[in-house]
Amino acid sequence: MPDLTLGMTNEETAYAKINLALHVRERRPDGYHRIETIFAFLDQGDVISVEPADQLTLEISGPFAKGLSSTDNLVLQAARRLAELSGVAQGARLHLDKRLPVASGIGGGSADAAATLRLLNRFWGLDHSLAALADIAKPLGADVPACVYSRTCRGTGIGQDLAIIAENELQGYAALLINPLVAVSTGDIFAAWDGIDRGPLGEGTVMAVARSGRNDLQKPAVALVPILTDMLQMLDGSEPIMAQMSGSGATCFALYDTLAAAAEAERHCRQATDNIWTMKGEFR
Ligand SMILES: C[C@](O)(CO)[C@H](O)COP(=O)(O)OP(=O)(O)OC[C@H]1O[C@@H](n2ccc(N)nc2=O)[C@H](O)[C@@H]1O
Ligand SMILES: Nc1ncnc2c1ncn2[C@@H]1O[C@H](COP(=O)(O)OP(=O)(O)OP(=O)(O)O)[C@@H](O)[C@H]1O
Repeated sequence: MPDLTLGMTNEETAYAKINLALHVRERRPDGYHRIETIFAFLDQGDVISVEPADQLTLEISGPFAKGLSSTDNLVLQAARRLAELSGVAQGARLHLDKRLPVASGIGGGSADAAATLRLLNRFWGLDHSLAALADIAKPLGADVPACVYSRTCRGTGIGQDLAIIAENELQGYAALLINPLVAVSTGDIFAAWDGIDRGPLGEGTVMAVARSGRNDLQKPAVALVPILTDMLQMLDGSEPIMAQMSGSGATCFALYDTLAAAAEAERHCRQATDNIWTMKGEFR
């Protein structure tokens, strides 16, 4: 795997996360759930940039900046944690271009925190490996270690025990993301899970595991956000390889053989309704 910490720019993409499958196995005594998931990452997302400064600060712009706090933001939480653990005395003037909808099941804040760790590791001249950054990321959220790698991987435990999958498995495939502009709380959706263990992920290629898999959070999310049924029907109508909800929702995804097919499906969805956010891309 190439070392993502090596790079020259003062910018980093917070890649959108997709759970190609998400099996919830058990509620643990601490309230978290044991899951089995396939994480995959689009080549699109939020963008974080940095300039030299004495203090740590954050400005937010972009289509989903509104309503996000710039003081307890996950970007600053990640920056403070990295500075503290690495004995960094300098600051950083951070900027977040918020392009992904907030609380939408595609990582969002988790991807931002992870991208901040990669960016500042470089900017402050630290030499943490990706594995070390993933470890540092653990307390920031269940999804943050996977977002540090931003590579297709299998996640177990609470989603933080990661096995990286061969890089080329999703090469050439594309995805369309569609969100009904309804924010969904991850904790609420896990709490509404029916407690039934429907079994582990399958074995085989990523595509085979994804196609034979499920998202166990889809049912509780549809109960809370009924318009998700329309989103999934719209995607099914575009004859994708598969369509499903990502994470705790409400973003749904569809997979295609080409980016052109994803673009065609996006046009159809946008003709059908204005009240959606969409993003298409290829896999990293
Ligand atoms: C649904 C997924 O996005 C799938 O990748 C993740 O499991 C959630 O990751 P996340 O948003 O980074 O989650 P966190 O911010 O750590 O947790 C938010 C809340 O979700 C619930 N939570 C999260 C992860 C997990 N394995 N079990 C849980 O029950 C907990 O109630 C927790 O308080
Ligand atoms: N940089 C950030 N971007 C988005 N949300 C943030 C950020 N920093 C803090 N938050 C808070 O985190 C909460 C969860 O948002 P986020 O977008 O990470 O959820 P999500 O898309 O459901 O993620 P996941 O797929 O990991 O469950 C939001 O309600 C928001 O208040």
